[in-house]
Amino acid sequence: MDIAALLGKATGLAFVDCSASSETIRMLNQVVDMGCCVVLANKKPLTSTMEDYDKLVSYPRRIRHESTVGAGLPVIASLNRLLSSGDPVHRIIGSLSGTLGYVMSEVEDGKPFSEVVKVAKNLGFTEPDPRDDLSGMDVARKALILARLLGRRINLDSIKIESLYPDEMGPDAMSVEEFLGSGIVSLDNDVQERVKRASLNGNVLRYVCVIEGSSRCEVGIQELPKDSPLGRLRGSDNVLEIYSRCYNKQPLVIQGAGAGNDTTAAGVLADILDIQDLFP
Ligand SMILES: NC(=O)C1=CN([C@@H]2O[C@H](COP(=O)(O)OP(=O)(O)OC[C@H]3O[C@@H](n4cnc5c(N)ncnc54)[C@H](OP(=O)(O)O)[C@@H]3O)[C@@H](O)[C@H]2O)C=CC1
Ligand SMILES: N[C@@H](CC=O)C(=O)O
Repeated sequence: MDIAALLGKATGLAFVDCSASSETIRMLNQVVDMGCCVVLANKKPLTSTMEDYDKLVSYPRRIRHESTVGAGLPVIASLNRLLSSGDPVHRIIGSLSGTLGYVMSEVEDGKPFSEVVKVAKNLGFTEPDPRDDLSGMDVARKALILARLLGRRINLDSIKIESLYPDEMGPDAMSVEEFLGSGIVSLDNDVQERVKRASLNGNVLRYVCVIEGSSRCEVGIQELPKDSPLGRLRGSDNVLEIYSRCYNKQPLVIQGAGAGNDTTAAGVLADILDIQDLFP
């Protein structure tokens, strides 16, 4: 299909990217040039080079990407409202992976890591290659999207990322099927040990994203008290604490299902409907 020709002939169309691919970036550039609206669940176009990013957001009212962070949760909308009202955000801390939240809480309940990763995939929480989640890369992309929204001109390689599997099990070394079929089992004991050690201290492990000030942006495992906002998370829930001038001592907190087909699709649909307002 010649998408450029189709979009060029009509107004009021939105180009919706729900792939997990970088291949759509070139097409998105064309679409933006034609003045079309864009809705993204795909994080990759927003986490490519600054040049691609600047192009994509060059008409801010014509792009919506709520589902790229926290699936259907109103994360981007809330941040945009704070920023547009002149309330500077200085710190965001959160648990932004439905997959890793689910995996950690199930391992705490004694289930093997390898098994719960497969269940997370079947439930629609993981990326097409679950190593995108387990490497921390998916959370890093969300962190980058948020950091760029706050005005930070950084790339993925500025983010400190902790991976839950070794390089020898990466996509260059084995297929998704090999990883899930045989590779991942060898990680079970290690993860179970880490979870047990944390539990002896009354703590749990959570995969945490921190964006702070003008330089800190990191994602990785933290040992946290069970009875803390992040420690209390169960299943695929995400939680995000936003600290700004108005929300200084008590953060603005957004919490709820952060992955899954229904909530993601609802986020995408809400974005499409929202964009309709541009075409009275
Ligand atoms: N699952 C979730 O909870 C959430 C997902 N997202 C994002 O949504 C996106 C999709 O995730 P999910 O639905 O789980 O993944 P799936 O693998 O289920 O779906 C991806 C779809 O994209 C299609 N696709 C892949 N490459 C291209 C391409 N170059 N052009 C057109 N279509 C393509 C695939 O088609 P085919 O099968 O034929 O290859 C497939 O239908 C990802 O970017 C993910 O990060 C965001 C928030 C939450
Ligand atoms: N794979 C992601 C889906 C949403 O972006 C996750 O687990 O959070």
